[in-house]
This record gives sequence, structure tokens and C-alpha cells, in this order.
Amino acid sequence: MAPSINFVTGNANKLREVKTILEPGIEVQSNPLDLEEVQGTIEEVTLSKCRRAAESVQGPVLVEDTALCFNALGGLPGPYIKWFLAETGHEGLNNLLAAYPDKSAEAVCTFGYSPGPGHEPILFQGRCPGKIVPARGPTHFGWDPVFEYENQTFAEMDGAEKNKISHRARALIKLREWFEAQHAATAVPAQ
Ligand SMILES: O=P(O)(O)OP(=O)(O)OP(=O)(O)OC[C@H]1O[C@@H](n2cnc3c(O)ncnc32)[C@H](O)[C@@H]1O
Ligand SMILES: [Mg+2]
Repeated sequence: MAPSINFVTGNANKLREVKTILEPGIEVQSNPLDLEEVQGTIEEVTLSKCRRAAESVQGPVLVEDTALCFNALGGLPGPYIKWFLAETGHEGLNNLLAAYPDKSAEAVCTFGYSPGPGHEPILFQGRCPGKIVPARGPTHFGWDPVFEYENQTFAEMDGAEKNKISHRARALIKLREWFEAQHAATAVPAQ
């Protein structure tokens, strides 16, 4: 039987990508709890989110936090990208870099897995380099239209292309390796 994982997220686009990448090897269940997110480094935000999720669910959970880091701004907006995007939009994200020739950025995806409340979460991080450009492509998912990787924005790619190289895919390679090794170690050998 495939191992399963309980992904706590309010973001339907994240859930779709995680399911596409992990299933059928790992079955992804989901829970749309809205978790409070603290300020801090990328890792601190995910650790706190994961501890809260494990407390709320009283069981094993997976959470994820996505950051978008502008190199000219020392890594900001980073884990605060959600609020920058909501308040300034795609054009505003470009304007933030107007004073700098360096438009390079990094998308950072950090998954946190906790076996349950009281356990320290384990982190799996993936990074994808790119640059911030005026919006191109459909506007279904967050900052996808303004993040360009090798001449295409994430929004211009089809799902399969994005899932080959994205920050999320790179983090999930690490998560899958660890999760499958854990499952193999605890599975009862066939008699
Ligand atoms: O419930 P959670 O999992 O926290 O979902 P969220 O939507 O609040 O997500 P985050 O806290 O991680 O905030 C990240 C922001 O970046 C956006 N985002 C996340 N992954 C993205 C991706 O692959 N492409 C474009 N935008 C993305 C997302 O819509 C948010 O605005
Ligand atoms: Mg969030």
C-alpha cells in the first residue's frame, strides 16, 4: 500500500502541484487549516508553521512555505512575498527592483514534516534561480507570471515543465527520498 501524507495548506495550486509530483507513489491527503505564520527566517517560518499544524491536527503533518528572494534586496521579500504580492501586484514587484540593475531572484520552497506534536519537524528545501520580469502568461498562480527561468516565465510553462525544475519539485525530490526510505524501514517484510 502507498504511504500517505497529510499536507496542511490553504493553497489549492500548491496542493495540485504536490499531488502531481508525489502521487501515486505517495498518496497526498490535505487539510486546509489556516495557520498563523510568524516572522523570521525562511526556516523559522516553516518550523513554526509545522509545529502549529501538528498541534492542530494532533498527528503527522506536512506543511510548506514558499519564499521569493530578490538578490538586490538581500533576499527580501523572502517569506513575506505573499503580502508584497497582495499589496503591490506583479507590477509592484518589478518596481521594487527599478533602482537596481540586478533583477536576479531565487524561488525557495521549504517543506516541513512532523510525525506529530512534540516532535521537531524535519525540513526539505528546494531552490530555483530566475529573474523578475514584467508579467507574461496566465495569472492563475501567485508570482508565476513575473518569475522567469531560462527565457520562460513559470506562467508560460505548462504544469509538467514547471514541475521538472521548480523550487517545489526540487524540494519534493528530497522529501520523497526521505519518506520512501522511512516507509521501507518500517514496512513489515513479506513472509
Ligand atoms: O496555506 P499555505 O500553504 O501557507 O499557502 P499560502 O498561499 O499562504 O502560501 P505561502 O504562505 O507559502 O506564501 C507564498 C506566496 O507565494 C505564492 N506562491 C507559492 N508558490 C508559488 C509558485 O510555485 N508560483 C507562484 N506563486 C507561488 C503563494 O500564492 C503566496 O502568495
Ligand atoms: Mg501561508
